[in-house]
Amino acid sequence: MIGRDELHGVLVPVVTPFLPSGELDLASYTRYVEKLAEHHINGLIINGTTGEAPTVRWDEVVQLTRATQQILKEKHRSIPVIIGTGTNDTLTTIQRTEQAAALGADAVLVVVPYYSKPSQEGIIEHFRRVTEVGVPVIAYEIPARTGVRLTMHTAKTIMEMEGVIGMKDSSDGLELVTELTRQDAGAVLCGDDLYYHAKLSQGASGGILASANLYTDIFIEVHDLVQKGRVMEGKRSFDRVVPLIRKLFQEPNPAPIKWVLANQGVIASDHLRLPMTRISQPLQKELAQLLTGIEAALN
Ligand SMILES: O=C(O)C1=N[C@H](C(=O)O)C[C@H](O)C1
Repeated sequence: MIGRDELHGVLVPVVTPFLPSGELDLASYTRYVEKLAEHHINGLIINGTTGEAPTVRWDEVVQLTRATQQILKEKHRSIPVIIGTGTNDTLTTIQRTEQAAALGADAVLVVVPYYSKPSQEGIIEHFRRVTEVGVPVIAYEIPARTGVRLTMHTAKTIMEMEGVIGMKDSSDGLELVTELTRQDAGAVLCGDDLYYHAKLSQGASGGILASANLYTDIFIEVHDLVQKGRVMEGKRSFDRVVPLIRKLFQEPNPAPIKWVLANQGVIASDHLRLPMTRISQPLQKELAQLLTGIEAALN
């Protein structure tokens, strides 16, 4: 299990590869995670938004976790394994968190309960109950997806809970990270890829970034430069991937990332489970051109 001090750097939310039939593709997953584990990343997130949590069954989460642990063991890599257990039902979230603990998760990622638009007290109580399981919790604020926004008081209250080691901040702005880090409330990880450099500059200790599935070392370099106070160099480095990030979020995540990974032969297929669909032909063309340009600039 990990603590607040270990929540920094680049944590990669993994995709869940499927065969064209829709079945889990563990062979692709193994190839893909073996490749990711070669980078100096500080965590792998299973069953996040990028992992298509809404359509992945829990027994599949178990298979993905065991496969990940096996790969890391074989490669002698001790990268924290974090499992997304958050749902919009407190009891289900507790049960999944207990199961994640039994699986040996180093921490769990718990999204603010979505869709039902609970009160701030309800959200606080949701997190309080989940922390009672005893596995470290990373709270996940993503108002554009949940339909509810944490007040600063709620965010601070959650961060102060024993058992909460940090927050993934996917809010569309700098207010949350600025205020939480100013008040030394704990580790804040950027979860909104375009804001990565800005949030690091405002005190975030790292990021959980779908786009770090590609050019992982650039995202690591940006983090390291900002941590060393070389903020403008960090920005220049980050600028190289900004056009790519824009394209990766032009259509719903993780469809564009899956297309790139399939196109590069890392995974066998860009299949997504409905209601998610593969990216449009125009975006495929734009991404292919952009990646060729980035490769040329980097070589
Ligand atoms: O899966 C994740 O974790 C992420 N999800 C966000 C989203 O899809 O909204 C984006 C972020 O890069 C990581």
